[in-house]
Amino acid sequence: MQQHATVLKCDKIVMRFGGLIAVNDFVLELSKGELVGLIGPNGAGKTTVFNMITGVYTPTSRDIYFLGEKITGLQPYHITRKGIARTFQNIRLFGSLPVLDNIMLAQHLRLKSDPFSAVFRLPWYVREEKAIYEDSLRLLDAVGLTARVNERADSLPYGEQRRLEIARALATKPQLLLLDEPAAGMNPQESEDLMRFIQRILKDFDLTILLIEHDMKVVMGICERIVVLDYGVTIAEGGPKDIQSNPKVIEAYLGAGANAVS
Ligand SMILES: Nc1ncnc2c1ncn2[C@@H]1O[C@H](COP(=O)(O)OP(=O)(O)OP(=O)(O)O)[C@@H](O)[C@H]1O
Repeated sequence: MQQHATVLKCDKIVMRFGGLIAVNDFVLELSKGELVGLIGPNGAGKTTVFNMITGVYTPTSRDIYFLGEKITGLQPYHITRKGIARTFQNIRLFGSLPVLDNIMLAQHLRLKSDPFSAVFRLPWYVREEKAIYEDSLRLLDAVGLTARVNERADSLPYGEQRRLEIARALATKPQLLLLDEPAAGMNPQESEDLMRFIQRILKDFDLTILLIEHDMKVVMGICERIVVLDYGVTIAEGGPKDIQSNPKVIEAYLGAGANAVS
């Protein structure tokens, strides 16, 4: 396959909800292997950007390109198949199902067999199922959850549920991973572990990652580049040091009554 240095390009995309411009002229280029942070006060438009990239919303104007191909207006499942996966602010696991099943269900998105083959358990379907089972076990091993395969997802400690959710996103074999506040609700030790985990999967799974996160220690600790949104507009972009000392960023956070960027 042709290699593209630019994995994602948002070309001045706009999202309006009635009279509200939630995201205005948003520009972003992600190169292969980058880990970029998207931050901003509450309501700045971060999740709306994720929703546009993943096809939940179609930008009101302009386009999004993934590996050089326009993906604006494609359905979310189609975008997932192309290689973009995400996690959500609130953990969305199948809590009553075992850890393994959560991963296997995500892998079924890639199944080639049709329902007829599944009902009659035709040989190619059985072969595909076996491959998915083995692949799922390998993935759980890679994220350190082998000991948990048969446990109910909702019985796992919080940090492990987050890791399982990320593993489930990885099961769709993405090239671009969007993480929406993965450190939310974590204690300092859990977020420390999460930082190492994100850095590891970036390399091990050959990913490009865009990260929304309110925990500044996490963002400043692992992102090489940070984009700051405020009221739907990009007010700053740069490395952690530049962002922390940028007057516009400090004002946006203090003005919103949040903690200073430190
Ligand atoms: N479906 C929608 N309909 C109308 N307004 C919306 C919709 N989705 C988002 N908005 C508005 O768009 C703006 C940006 O919201 P968004 O959720 O993207 O912000 P955010 O930066 O992710 O905030 P947070 O950090 O609180 O999650 C907000 O004013 C929000 O109320």
